[in-house]
Amino acid sequence: MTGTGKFFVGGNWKCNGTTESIKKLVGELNDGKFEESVEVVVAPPFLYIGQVIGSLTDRIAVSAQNSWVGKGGAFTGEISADQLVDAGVKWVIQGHSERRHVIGESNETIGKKSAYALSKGLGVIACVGEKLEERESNRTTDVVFEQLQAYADAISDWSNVVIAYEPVWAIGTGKVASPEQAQEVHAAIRSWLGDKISPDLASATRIIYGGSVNGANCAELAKKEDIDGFLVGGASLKGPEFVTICNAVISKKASA
Ligand SMILES: O=C(CO)COP(=O)(O)O
Repeated sequence: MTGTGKFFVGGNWKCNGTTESIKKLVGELNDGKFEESVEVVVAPPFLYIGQVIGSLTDRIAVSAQNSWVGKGGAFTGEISADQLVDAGVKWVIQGHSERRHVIGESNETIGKKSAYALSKGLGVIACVGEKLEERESNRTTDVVFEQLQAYADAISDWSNVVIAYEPVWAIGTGKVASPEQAQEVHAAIRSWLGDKISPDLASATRIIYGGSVNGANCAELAKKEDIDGFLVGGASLKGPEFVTICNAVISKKASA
């Protein structure tokens, strides 16, 4: 089954870039020829969001990589969802594995952050994914379902949520999940949504894959029926390659 919205591709720039390199990347994206049937989002570091919004084509929406758990105030170093909305940001990534496993964010915090961002009108790219040892001990779906449950405990309206399945062992390693491995987990996520939330939501929600996606492997992944797009790290820093990945929607349509 396929999420009924448009194919969705996000570029997560992580903690990369300078004023100059971002100017070049935005120029490449502005020159890109994107298929009509793909929704494109990029997530620059906070510091460069103003630069990107001021120079990027309206064809591409801007996402943040994180946001604070509630309203702003005395929270040194944080950025609130309200401020993101004020700056023209449309999306926010939550629960990325680097925030879970490097920064130490809990399932509960991630759920709260997501709910608050949604309440302010942001779309949420809700990340889930297992570590290598969890996969090797056959706990992939246990871990992913636990992460999904934490979102479900906090979120009541899922209409603005895209789920990103990003196996930790595939992130930044060059070791992409095979299309079959990704499809298997995407189908499990969709059936979890059907059982726990609603069948309508299961068919409407876009479930995107992230982890070493590049211009060479995107077409085969896109053909899988439950893969509704991608969340791209390293390859999103190269404009022409990112455009190729967005246009993998052509392979999806050809295989449908
Ligand atoms: O973490 C990712 C996107 O959020 C994936 O990163 P890479 O594409 O660099 O593996």
